[in-house]
Amino acid sequence: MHTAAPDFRTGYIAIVGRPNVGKSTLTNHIVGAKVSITSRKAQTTRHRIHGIHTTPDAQFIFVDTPGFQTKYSNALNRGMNKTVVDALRSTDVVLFVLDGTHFDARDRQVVALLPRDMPVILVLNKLDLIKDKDQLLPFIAQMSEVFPFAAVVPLSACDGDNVPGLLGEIRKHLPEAPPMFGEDEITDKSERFLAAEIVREKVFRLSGEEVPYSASVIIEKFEQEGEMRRIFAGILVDKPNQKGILIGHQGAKLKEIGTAARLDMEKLFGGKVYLELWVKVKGGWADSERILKQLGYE
Ligand SMILES: Nc1nc2c(ncn2[C@@H]2O[C@H](COP(=O)(O)OP(=O)(O)OP(=O)(O)O)[C@@H](O)[C@H]2O)c(=O)[nH]1
Repeated sequence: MHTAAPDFRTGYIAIVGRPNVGKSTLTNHIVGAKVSITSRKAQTTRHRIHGIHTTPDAQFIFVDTPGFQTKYSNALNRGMNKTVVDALRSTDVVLFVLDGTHFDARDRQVVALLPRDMPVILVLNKLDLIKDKDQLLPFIAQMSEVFPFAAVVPLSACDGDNVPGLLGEIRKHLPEAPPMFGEDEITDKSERFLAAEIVREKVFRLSGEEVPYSASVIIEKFEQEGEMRRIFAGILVDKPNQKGILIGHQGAKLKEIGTAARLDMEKLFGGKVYLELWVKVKGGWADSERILKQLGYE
């Protein structure tokens, strides 16, 4: 860890926005390809850390806000949204991302959840797709009527255009504090853990509202031979109908989940991955000590 400058700033940042506006692309651009980065220290805080970006004068800690759902508003998601709102409150800055100058009902639902007593920066992403840049100013004026944003930053997460401008804007709102994490702490979760997280993420992302957030993933076997990894993972669900949904017609859904997870793993681990998935209905999972152990609740 380097010696911190006297005006060094460190803080937590949450990124919110409806699906497809480019939240993942933006985070990945800033923090690199690493996902679900959690150190021992991070587990003692209330945040799940997605990635960390450290510069000579600041440390930006991006936290996960899983389940910021606007697509469905059933009771489960209302519960999730409350958790998310609480998580937002305990960060230092919130980034609210829009797809260029598009602002529709789904974006408005996210705005309704934004905390009003902390800095929220409006990010207008996909700047490269905005042909007529003249529409930016009137749009920004219009958005400032919708919410008291601390700043508005147009950028392109894809090519990185004006991402440094965003970091400068975020830094203004971070508290003066030495870095919390050293570079060496950034990936102290095992590949086994990361593999389970990736499968879990694909299950949520690709299976829709029928499979609730209680689905969990266990890695039965993780073998490595040179650069090749062989991973056998089980997805545990509550009900038989959820098992059916996850498997899909002739196994199509499970295949889709497996392919998406495998591609992410290959990118993250930097080598070929053979991934085998199976789905199992939990038999009242609290009664199985073995399962609890594998889930890490020892
Ligand atoms: N042209 C352009 N496309 C972008 C930009 N940023 C993201 N995209 C594309 O927009 C799509 C959605 O990006 P994601 O980063 O997956 O969006 P997201 O908000 O994380 O979506 P969810 O994870 O579903 O909530 C992808 O196809 C990206 O390649 C950008 O700056 N310019």
